[in-house]
Amino acid sequence: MEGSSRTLRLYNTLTRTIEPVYPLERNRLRLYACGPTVYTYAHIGNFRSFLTADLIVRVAQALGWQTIYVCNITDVGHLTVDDYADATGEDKLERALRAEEGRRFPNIWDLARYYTQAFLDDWRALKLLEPDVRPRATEHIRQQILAIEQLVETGHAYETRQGVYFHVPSFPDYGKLSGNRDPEQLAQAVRDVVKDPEKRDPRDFALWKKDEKHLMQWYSPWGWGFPGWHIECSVMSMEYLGTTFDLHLGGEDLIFPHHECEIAQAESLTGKPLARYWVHTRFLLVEGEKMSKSKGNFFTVRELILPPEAGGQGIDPMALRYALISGKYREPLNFTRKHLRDSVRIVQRYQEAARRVEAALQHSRPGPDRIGDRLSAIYDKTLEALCDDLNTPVALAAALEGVKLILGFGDQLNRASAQSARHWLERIDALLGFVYAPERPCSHARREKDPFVEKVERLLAERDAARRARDFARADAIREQLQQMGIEVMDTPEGTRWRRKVLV
Ligand SMILES: Nc1ncnc2c1ncn2[C@@H]1O[C@H](COP(=O)(O)OP(=O)(O)OP(=O)(O)O)[C@@H](O)[C@H]1O
Ligand SMILES: [Zn+2]
Repeated sequence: MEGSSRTLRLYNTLTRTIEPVYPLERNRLRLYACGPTVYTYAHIGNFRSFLTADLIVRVAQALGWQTIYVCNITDVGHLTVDDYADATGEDKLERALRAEEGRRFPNIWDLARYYTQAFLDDWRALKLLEPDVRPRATEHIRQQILAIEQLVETGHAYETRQGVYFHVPSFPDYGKLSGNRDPEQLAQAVRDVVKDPEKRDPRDFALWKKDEKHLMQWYSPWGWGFPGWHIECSVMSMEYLGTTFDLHLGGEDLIFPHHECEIAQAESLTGKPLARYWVHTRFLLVEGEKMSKSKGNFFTVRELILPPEAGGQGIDPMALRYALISGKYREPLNFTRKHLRDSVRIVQRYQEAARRVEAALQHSRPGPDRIGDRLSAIYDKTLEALCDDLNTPVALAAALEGVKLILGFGDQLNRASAQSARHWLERIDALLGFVYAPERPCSHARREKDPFVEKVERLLAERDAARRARDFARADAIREQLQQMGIEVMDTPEGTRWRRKVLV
């Protein structure tokens, strides 16, 4: 088993220290990442958080562990003011539906379905690994109701005319994750927003909201209504991973209230710790501010990666992936155009190395492997950096040395060295995920082949034909057309190559 003597070390928000991760079950890591609320397109900040989970799964697999990875879809609209434990405000899905004014979606279910699919498209485009389970909140309402009933029966929750609340004083450990322990402060956090005078404690948060007008509603022992946001994750994580599992992940804004409330509910139900390690990704920032759907200062994956003719910026999705993992997950990352441009260039070097390796394998030049040992040491260094609390800057710098080594051979790679180089590129790709384009690239148009790529390939074939017929005016015109589409054409001894130009 490769590298099994290594230990993955991660910062645990619960203990506020970097700890070695020992899975509860030997060599099998069970993890849950809080998924998106599907009321609009996810932005690249959201994906920064999902990429942390993705890298952890990849590292775990490189260590020879099995993984059971769950990432949910929040398709019940939770409320707009969710910085508070007991959220209020407008339902995010309902607000999005109203804003559409019936142009695209006839009802709230269609809206949630559409953005769920859009999210999955983006996920695949950035080559995130598929979770083993992707539970949807709307498909687990019964389990949520049962959990709430049990909390009421055991005195951890109570009903009012407006809903059912978790009673915070019934769980003395409330605050252990976020450090928010001071009751005065916690009360302050909800004072302005809570409208239910029957709540027993200002810190109490909703498990069920009674609402006969809510567009998504279910029948419960407390009448028509819908569940609170926090209960869905407690219930779905335990359903698929057991009452105690290894890692629970999310962005830093989820520490409080979401994860704090998840712990209170789950641990009151089972008397056991919910997750052993809590891992939080710091924000992706734009001009120093959190990139956020609600602030509107965001980039979606699709607007960056779609071709210019479809209104996008034509960025290679693998370069976007690179940009998003290039900062340490535990430090805020400022997203800039320069940063993206640099990532495009680096990923192009990987792609160039992969092309040269494939060309060398065609030529079968004889000779001993002159590169394998050095690449293997570089792989170990890369994995070691990732094991060190996902130190991606160090890991990426190490891996780049390997690319330089391959490129340094120019056209002189012999077959044995090329085989080692290909093996290395594949292992680095398994670890970091940006070397090769996804096998099933997402077209965002529900087709297997990206229509833009199809068009580029057709034009290149026409250009080749024109050149063969010595119709250089036509060949130049096609090159010009490709250029306007953001495509750079390179004529090399191995044939015509193309790449997307950076348009930012
Ligand atoms: N700027 C960001 N950088 C990193 N992670 C983020 C960022 N914004 C949200 N996240 C994380 O993305 C995941 C999905 O979040 P969700 O869909 O609930 O977004 P949100 O927080 O509702 O949207 P908003 O961006 O308006 O705050 C969560 O783990 C959340 O913490
Ligand atoms: Zn969650």
